Amino acid sequence: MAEPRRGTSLRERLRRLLQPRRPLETSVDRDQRPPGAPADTPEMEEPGPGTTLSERLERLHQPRRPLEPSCVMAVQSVQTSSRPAAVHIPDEIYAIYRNVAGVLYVAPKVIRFVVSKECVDKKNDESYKKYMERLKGKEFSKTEWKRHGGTIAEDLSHPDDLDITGLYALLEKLSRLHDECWQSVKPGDTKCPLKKLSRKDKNDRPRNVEKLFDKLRKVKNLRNKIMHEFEVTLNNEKFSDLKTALLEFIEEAEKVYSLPQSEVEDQKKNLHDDFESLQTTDEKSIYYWCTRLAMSGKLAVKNLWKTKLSKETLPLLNSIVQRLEVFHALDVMVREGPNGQVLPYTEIFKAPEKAIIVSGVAGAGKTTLLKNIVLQFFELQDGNADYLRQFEQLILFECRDRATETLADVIEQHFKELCREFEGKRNVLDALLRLHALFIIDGYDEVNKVSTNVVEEIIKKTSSSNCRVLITTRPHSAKKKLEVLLATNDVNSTEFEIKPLTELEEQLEFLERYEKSLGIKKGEMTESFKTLNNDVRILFTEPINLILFCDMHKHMPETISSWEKPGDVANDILRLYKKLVTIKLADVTHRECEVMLDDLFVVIGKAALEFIRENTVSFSEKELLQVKRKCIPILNNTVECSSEIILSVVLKVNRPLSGIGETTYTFHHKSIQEMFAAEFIVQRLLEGKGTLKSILEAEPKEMSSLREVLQYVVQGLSRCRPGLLERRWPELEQALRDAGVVSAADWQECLRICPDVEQLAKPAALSKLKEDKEWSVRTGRDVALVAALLPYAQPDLLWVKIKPDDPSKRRWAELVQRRVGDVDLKLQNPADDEYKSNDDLLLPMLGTRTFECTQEPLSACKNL
Ligand SMILES: Nc1ncnc2c1ncn2[C@@H]1O[C@H](COP(=O)(O)OP(=O)(O)OP(=O)(O)O)[C@@H](O)[C@H]1O
Repeated sequence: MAEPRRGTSLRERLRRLLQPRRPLETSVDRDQRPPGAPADTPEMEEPGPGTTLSERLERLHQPRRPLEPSCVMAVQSVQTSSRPAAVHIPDEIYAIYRNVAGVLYVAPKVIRFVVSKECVDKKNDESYKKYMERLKGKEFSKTEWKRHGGTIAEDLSHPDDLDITGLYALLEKLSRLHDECWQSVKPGDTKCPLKKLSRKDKNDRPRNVEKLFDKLRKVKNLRNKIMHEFEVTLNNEKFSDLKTALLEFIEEAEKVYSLPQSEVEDQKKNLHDDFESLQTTDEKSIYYWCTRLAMSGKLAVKNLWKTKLSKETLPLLNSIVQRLEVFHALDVMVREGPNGQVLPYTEIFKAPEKAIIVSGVAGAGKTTLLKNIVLQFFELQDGNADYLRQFEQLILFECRDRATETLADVIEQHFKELCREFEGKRNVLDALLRLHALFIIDGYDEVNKVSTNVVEEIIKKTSSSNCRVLITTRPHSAKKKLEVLLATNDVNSTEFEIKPLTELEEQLEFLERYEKSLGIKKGEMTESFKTLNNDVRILFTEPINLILFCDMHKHMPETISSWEKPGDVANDILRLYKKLVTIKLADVTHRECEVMLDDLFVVIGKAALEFIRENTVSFSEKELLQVKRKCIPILNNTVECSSEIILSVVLKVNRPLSGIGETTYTFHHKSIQEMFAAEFIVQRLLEGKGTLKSILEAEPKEMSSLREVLQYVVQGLSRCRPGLLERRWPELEQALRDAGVVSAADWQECLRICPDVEQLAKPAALSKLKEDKEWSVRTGRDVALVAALLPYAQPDLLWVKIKPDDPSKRRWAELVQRRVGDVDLKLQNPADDEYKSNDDLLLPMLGTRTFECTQEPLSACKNL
């Protein structure tokens, strides 16, 4: 096969590539063509505008029928060191293969050789961590290792699985440590633990590794360009550039480590042989599959997810929005440390750990964040998602999935075409593990019997690879299980929590996007939101609630002004569902349907509860049928209509994209399913039938799934029958504890959802005091929380640093009245109103003598 002509423009080469090819055309066929004659039809399709090079190459690969196993075998068996056997592979693919195998296979081999020279003092079976500890003369704590070891696993003792990036980091750490080691030894001191590694270079001068790293950086930069910029991936010249860079690296290593000439020559010869062996593609080689992935994998995944994720149908609005248009860039908090540093979500991958956990309460926006990351990954060329540039491939798996049984199935869903080939699934997975792939696992709290195996497989298989894992979960018991799973596979992780949208401006900004996207008159919905009292507004700190606000604004705008407490809102959400079902029923009957609706909601709520108990959020056709059956008698006695009508309002249909496989059903959101389940329990408690245990019918291990449901139950009872809540509290408290509500943070989360429930405030206050004797208040939400806790516990110190307009005045007055002891108050006045009087905040403090008050920018508060 002819080498691509130098100077041929990329466009021309593409033209050549895009020509329809005859299957298994031989080089002889091609060689017999008159010089300059076009390969096939002279008329060539212009690449469409906006098509990327990889897309065009993918198209090139598309018409190729999947190779039958026998065909692959045939190709392999005739393949020798000369090229004709693999004749159907165009030049560009050879170029990609050589470049990819060069950076994934040859270069790491050379760098490993140099690392071994730097590590001559390390015992063979000693882990790098132990070795570094030995040199340092002390053990590293987990956090210290994070700083020193970065991505290097604690028990790693051989760098065989590390790629260029990992090897670069390792060599850098080791050489720095060795320098420190030498520097810490005073002249004449014989205690240096480095016995074999010489500080002197070939010229007997103190070694200088700067040049060595310059050469290595050249190799690393080439790797990054080859793996990320498709034009570079198929550039033939990069292959020889890589060889030159590696030769220079070996030569520099010769100087630094005083290597004997023979060893250097051997290395150079090995390098030369390896590059020679790559002159022919080996379809059996894993690098061939890496090539295939580099060529077409990304596009296949893009096509899969773009269709599925780029639009979102909103729960009750029946409107479709473009996901990227309405996306509100959330912030996250690093879980570690007392006050959790706040970062934009795009910084999560700066953490060195392999696994990144993103946690957040129900509806905090975890799934949406992931979906946006997936979409952004494919829009990289716009330069708006540079934080994803480090990844070459992306796999998404949803833990709610009950049909996908193995990781190989997940791979097949992503790379259908490639997996059709002989041993495709296995080869693609092996190839992925060699690349920098990002495995995204959504909703670990929703993991079920089937998906748990897939997740375990992902964690196990990626643990010693160059891939990273991003996992979302609600922040409770499931998270502990996840941490155990990661620890047992020696995968280090870090957690980020989605920061709630506590500020009014953030909430308005969020709503404005939806206002625009839904075609609502500018300012109409946001103005309505501004009328909420601060007490109710603190409920809207999670995106799901803001979305439900949009629902309310559309269907029941009149009710918004009647909300006084957060509990009023949840009640109205269920009322809204009933209203929408009633509208649907009005098409088929004129009869009064209030009672019938209640009965139907009991059936649906019971089903919702049963599914949640088993951690099921998507139901099969068969499971739905069982629910329908229970609805039919209720409907038949009253109206001639199908249960379909009701369920179509309450449930969302998820049809498989491919058209193959089962259709599944879900509630519009897991939180809504939980509200339905809670309503069922509340109704049962109101009827006074049975103990809470008998209503829940949950096995101890199922209780953790019911946590949020129980919170809604408490909220519901406190709203409609506080006396009954009081009587049933011991049962409810026990159930909450069984569901894993134990820490102060757990109780506080309950209290956020049910702010006026005194029963919750007591355990929340006591557990908080036990954990911390100094409390801080930073947001309006914190003011409400601490006001609720103070009757039951008083901290030694109470720090308050708030924006004056943030807290609800009622909650602030409660906090002031209930505090026994000092309060250190800092008011952060807005920049444009430094001398804001803040009378409404200061007034309740009159007469209290324990307030230390300053305003920022600094000016004394009024004399209290
Ligand atoms: N960053 C965001 N920008 C715009 N809309 C968002 C954002 N985050 C969430 N939403 C909206 O809120 C809804 C709920 O969010 P999402 O399902 O992502 O929450 P979650 O944390 O995954 O919830 P759960 O734990 O209950 O599964 C989404 O369907 C979406 O409409």
